[in-house]
Amino acid sequence: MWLESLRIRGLRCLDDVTVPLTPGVTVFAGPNGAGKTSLLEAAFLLSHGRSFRSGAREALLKRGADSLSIFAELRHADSRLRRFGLGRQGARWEARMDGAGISLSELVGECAVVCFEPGSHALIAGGAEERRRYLDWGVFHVEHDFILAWRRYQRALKQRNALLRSSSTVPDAQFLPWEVELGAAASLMDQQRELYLSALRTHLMSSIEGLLPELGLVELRYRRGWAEGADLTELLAAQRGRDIARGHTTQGSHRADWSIAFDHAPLREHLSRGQEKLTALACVLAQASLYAERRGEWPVVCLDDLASELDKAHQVAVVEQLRAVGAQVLVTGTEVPEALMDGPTQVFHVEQGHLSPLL
Ligand SMILES: Nc1ncnc2c1ncn2[C@@H]1O[C@H](COP(=O)(O)OP(=O)(O)OP(=O)(O)O)[C@@H](O)[C@H]1O
Repeated sequence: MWLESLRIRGLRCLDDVTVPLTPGVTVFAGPNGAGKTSLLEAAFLLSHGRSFRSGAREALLKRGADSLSIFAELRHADSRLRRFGLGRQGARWEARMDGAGISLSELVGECAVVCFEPGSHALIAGGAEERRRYLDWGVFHVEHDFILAWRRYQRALKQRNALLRSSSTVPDAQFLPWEVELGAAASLMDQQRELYLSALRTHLMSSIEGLLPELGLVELRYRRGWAEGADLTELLAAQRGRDIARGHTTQGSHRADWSIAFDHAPLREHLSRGQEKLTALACVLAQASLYAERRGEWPVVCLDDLASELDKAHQVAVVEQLRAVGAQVLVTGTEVPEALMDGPTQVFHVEQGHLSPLL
């Protein structure tokens, strides 16, 4: 799939910007603080319903503005054209597809954008939440009923946590239905997450082979969030007292995590900062490649600040691989990366939130 155009209003320093796009590689070049990353952020928002940058959602709104909107024309590989709109008015988000209102999850399900950016190494070196988000985004796009189990789980978790924090004594019978529900939804989520990671392994091996061959074979380890072999519903009932003392549910799918181990770097601490970044990039590319295998088209791939994140050889390797599969690639940099000089590339100059085409 590729974005044919993006129109962004009221996002950070982008007041009202229209970007016509072509299927191959596009570079947004310009000085620091020009608004380049914000352009990628807009594309990513359509596909995730959140930014890849940490911080309050309010910071996305242009200072002084009370709304933001993103319109996109997206062409699928089978040549269908979809028109999307995502808007935020006050604290409310609204999504549209071809003129009709849709839910945020329907929008996210239709539009696939993956992004490698300076914060991506958190996927390897950061906390479990980032890895769970990555995993769930991937599962959501290949297993359509994952969202149903995920919603059931979130609802039951909220209810159980509210009971745990209740000031009055709550009888056990009130906990039980939520613990049964948590156990049932967690078991569905767990199966789908595990299947996804085992399918991802082949894609990860091939992207690691291209980017980090020196690290040897790669292994993906999954932890589901509660003891192996135990029944979650029984476990929750048994540790209710402890959870009341802590004020939240301490085991379950919301504590799941995964990690990567290499033959020649069995612990994360064995990786250099650059190797962490390359591993994170390999994960992003593997996810895109698995998406392409299952859905028949590559997601849009964003590479933020490519030249300062990767050495030239790795920049070339990534861009050539993405060109070869025909993915749309959106790259940012203070200059056009040398690695992109050779192939066909659309270039925009970005300055103070304004865009002008260069090539
Ligand atoms: N809510 C906001 N309202 C208005 N301007 C904002 C807001 N949030 C950020 N900005 C400004 O918008 C610009 C956004 O920068 P962005 O990160 O997109 O730039 P960039 O071109 O990627 O920069 P760099 O090369 O330094 O990474 C910055 O100048 C920043 O100060």
